[in-house]
Amino acid sequence: MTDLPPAPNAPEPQRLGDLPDRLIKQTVRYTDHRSVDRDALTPMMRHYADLKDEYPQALLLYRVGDFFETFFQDAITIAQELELVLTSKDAGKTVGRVPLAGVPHHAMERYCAQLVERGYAVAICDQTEDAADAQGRLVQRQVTRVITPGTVLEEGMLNARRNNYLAAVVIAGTHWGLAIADVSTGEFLTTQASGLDRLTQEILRLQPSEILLPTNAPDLVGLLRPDPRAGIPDPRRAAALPEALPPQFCYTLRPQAPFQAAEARQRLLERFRVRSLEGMGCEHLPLAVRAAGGLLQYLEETSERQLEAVPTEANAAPSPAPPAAHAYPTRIPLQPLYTYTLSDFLVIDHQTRRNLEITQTQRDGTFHGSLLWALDRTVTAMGGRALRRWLLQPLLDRSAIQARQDTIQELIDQGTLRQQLQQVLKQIYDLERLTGRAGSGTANARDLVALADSLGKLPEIADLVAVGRSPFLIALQTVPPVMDTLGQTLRAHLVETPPLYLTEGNLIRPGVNPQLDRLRQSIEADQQWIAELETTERQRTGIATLKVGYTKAFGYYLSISRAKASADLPDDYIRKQTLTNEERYITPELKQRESAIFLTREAVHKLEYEIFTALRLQVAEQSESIRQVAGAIAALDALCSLAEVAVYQNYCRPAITESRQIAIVDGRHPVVEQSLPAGFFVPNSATLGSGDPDRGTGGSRGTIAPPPPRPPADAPAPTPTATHSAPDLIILTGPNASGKSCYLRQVGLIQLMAQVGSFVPAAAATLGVCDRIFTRVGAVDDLATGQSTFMVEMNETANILNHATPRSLVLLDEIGRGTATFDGLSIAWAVAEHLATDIRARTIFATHYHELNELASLLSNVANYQVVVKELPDQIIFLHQVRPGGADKSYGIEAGRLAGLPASVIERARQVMGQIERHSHIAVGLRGESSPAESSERVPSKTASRRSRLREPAGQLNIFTG
Ligand SMILES: Nc1ncnc2c1ncn2[C@@H]1O[C@H](COP(=O)(O)OP(=O)(O)OP(=O)(O)O)[C@@H](O)[C@H]1O
Repeated sequence: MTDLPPAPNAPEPQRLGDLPDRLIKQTVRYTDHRSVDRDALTPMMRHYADLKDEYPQALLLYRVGDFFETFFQDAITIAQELELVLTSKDAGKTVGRVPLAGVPHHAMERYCAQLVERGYAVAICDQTEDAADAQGRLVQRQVTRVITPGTVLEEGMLNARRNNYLAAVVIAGTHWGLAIADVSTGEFLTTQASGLDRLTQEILRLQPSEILLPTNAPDLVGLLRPDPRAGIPDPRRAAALPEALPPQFCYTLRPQAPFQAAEARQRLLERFRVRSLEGMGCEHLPLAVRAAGGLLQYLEETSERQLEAVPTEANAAPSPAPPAAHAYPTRIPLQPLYTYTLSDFLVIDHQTRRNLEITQTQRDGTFHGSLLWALDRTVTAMGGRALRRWLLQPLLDRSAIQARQDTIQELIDQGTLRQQLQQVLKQIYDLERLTGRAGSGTANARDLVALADSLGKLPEIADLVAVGRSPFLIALQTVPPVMDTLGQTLRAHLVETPPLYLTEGNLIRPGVNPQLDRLRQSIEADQQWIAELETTERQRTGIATLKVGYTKAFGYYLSISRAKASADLPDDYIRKQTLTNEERYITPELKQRESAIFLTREAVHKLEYEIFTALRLQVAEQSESIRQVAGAIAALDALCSLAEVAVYQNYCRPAITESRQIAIVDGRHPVVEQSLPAGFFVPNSATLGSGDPDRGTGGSRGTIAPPPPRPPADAPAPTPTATHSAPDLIILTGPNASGKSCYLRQVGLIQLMAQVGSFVPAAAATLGVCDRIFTRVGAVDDLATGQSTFMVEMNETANILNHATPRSLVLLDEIGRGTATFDGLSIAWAVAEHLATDIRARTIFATHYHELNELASLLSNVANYQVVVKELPDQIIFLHQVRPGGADKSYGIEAGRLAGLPASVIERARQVMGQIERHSHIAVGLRGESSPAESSERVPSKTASRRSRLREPAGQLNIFTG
């Protein structure tokens, strides 16, 4: 918005909130602080404008009385974003009114949280002295905190059950480094890899709230907010961001220097006081070091307290609002940098994470209905975050998977132990974030009491797990002595329920500090003297109605009714105030006692604050040990949760092998099962892949193994055994809504859960460790990139074919539907063939192209399955049972009839289908009715060559005749 010439006789608006821009322009002259003559501004507005110059990338919230106000362009932004009334304020005689929007100071955190969530940085400028002390001059104010999406520490702005990551990226050609930190828990990780696609996937997995990116363009330094409206790519973003960086995140462009190798390395060495980065595992990973160094510099520059810049809680006025709530932390308590490797984990790309609905549903993005929803019975925030991380990053290492399984098994076998543990865990607060706040100097006394209470629970946990045999339980059997001591110290020092603010006393118990006790006794003595004053003065004056009163403005006084006031009063009575019915007096001694109380109280508050900060420092010094305990508690909680679900949902412990075998007996979809009434879900088995780790079955023709028959309900759980004849690729057909997608997803989810270490919804399962899970499920147009449904589908398919290995699990739900039937079928055929023969990935391919069933007769490692239905004269009953064999019939027209298409249309559709079936070369070819003369040149050459390798002379396949 540009500034306008003065509008003569512009009406003065009361509210501009609902008015369009045009009207705003008529009533305010300036909407941009940069274009106003600073000398013409009122002193406060000048201060605001100067500060705004210092924080151009942030919305500046400026404390005025009980409000945080914004002016100029920021006022318009926050009015729009927060749906606030936009009004105006006089900014100087010749300047006139400028836009104003404000929020009450007590609601600031809530509004701030909304702004930060939408990708804004917010600078909070608070009053640093009591307005009364200013005596006519401008009240002192300073920016006490700049909050960006990735540097939030404030409890109320964080989601307790997920990490809040700040990331930094350095790209060099196709190589990249990525560092991440959660400043609220202190986690600090870095990695380096090649392949920009993997960078995109890693960012999508982490979902950072803010990503730092070094840039050479000085004018671009700043914050790029994600555009929630998407669809219309922002050219500024497009120019600044490399293609590998997904646009839906918030990016902060940074100068290059801190990301240079030497500077970054030096900064890390200094921060962690080490001589080499060897111990952190990244000495030889320059890009990982550059990313981590650049991230650290950003935190140091923007989020850590500049010593001279900001008042501390101690010297700041306690009112009107405690500055501690929004003051810079002294130091972000980062844990030592940890280097991780992408290849340690099962790769689940973003598409698959969405399709399998791991943390949110695909349709409306809700938690309810996701896998995490179905499995999360954690009782602590730390456990909730851990479980979420586990689901997003399943393991590859068999022994690590089995270690989790062993603990779950123990917690299942010992149900009482599990329940007792959960009861104690419930009483443990968020140790990770409490420690984070203590380390950053932003924890209040309630935080430390919560920490002490939580540490006090550790011995109970240790007692309970004393019988444990698995590594996770053994880790908690001894409470580190420092934790014990720290808990006791905190409890001994802090009162049970301290106030929220740190500068108003009542934090420290009596008996802790002799000086504090003396000061308190002196206050008590003075207060006692005042309490007795009424009696002594009544005796002295003989006025039985004399009272002692107190007001904030006058302090203590002696009150005598007007009628009695005329009587002879002692000489030391000094009249202070006359009211209608009473006279108020003070005496020199009363005033002396009063000021003694005030002064001593101030000293008490200061001393209490000092004792408190010393305690907080002690906690910060132990943050590393506390975090280790917190990690163990989080893991225990997550494992209890998985054990709990396993018990109540009747899951089994899968055998994890190094083979390629996937053998699931009576598997269920963990989410759909929980959404249906008990017993309604129809279990289905699945068998895929050979037991041989190095060899697929694609080279030889074998018998196709049907899924094992369902055992009777009371039969012992069967143990699936390795079979060398299981197909690599299953073509799954069946009518609409019969359960194909559900089956596909349940196989993927069972594999994923198994690699998390969880038990799985099945009667029995043997699962070889997968390297990647791919899914392709019905796409929608990607408006943001202007891609059609078909192009999205082809891109996803290309990604799968380019990256899948024999150890991957590929789940394809329809391919080729977004184009002409022949094109679609041809592509679907070729893709299935490529997966089965060239890649030999374990694949389930759900399709409505029944023609694909022919593949099974050509390739020995392909099998047909169908989801069966029962046909009655006027309806279809969905049995949801997966059985061997291809569906010989499609039910699309029947589905249309059930959906209410007019009878004439249904009848016509049947006629058309009959004609197509009679004349289509595809149908004719698949029925093997083509003439020998046509055959030889019509066989797709690849299939022909495969056939010569894979099988004896086969029926002709003429799907490519026009
Ligand atoms: N094994 C099952 N037991 C009970 N209900 C099931 C089962 N499988 C699927 N369903 C139910 O059937 C509904 C349809 O299933 P699904 O979406 O998997 O069908 P589909 O065959 O993939 O359909 P379409 O071909 O139209 O995509 C699901 O929402 C679920 O409620």
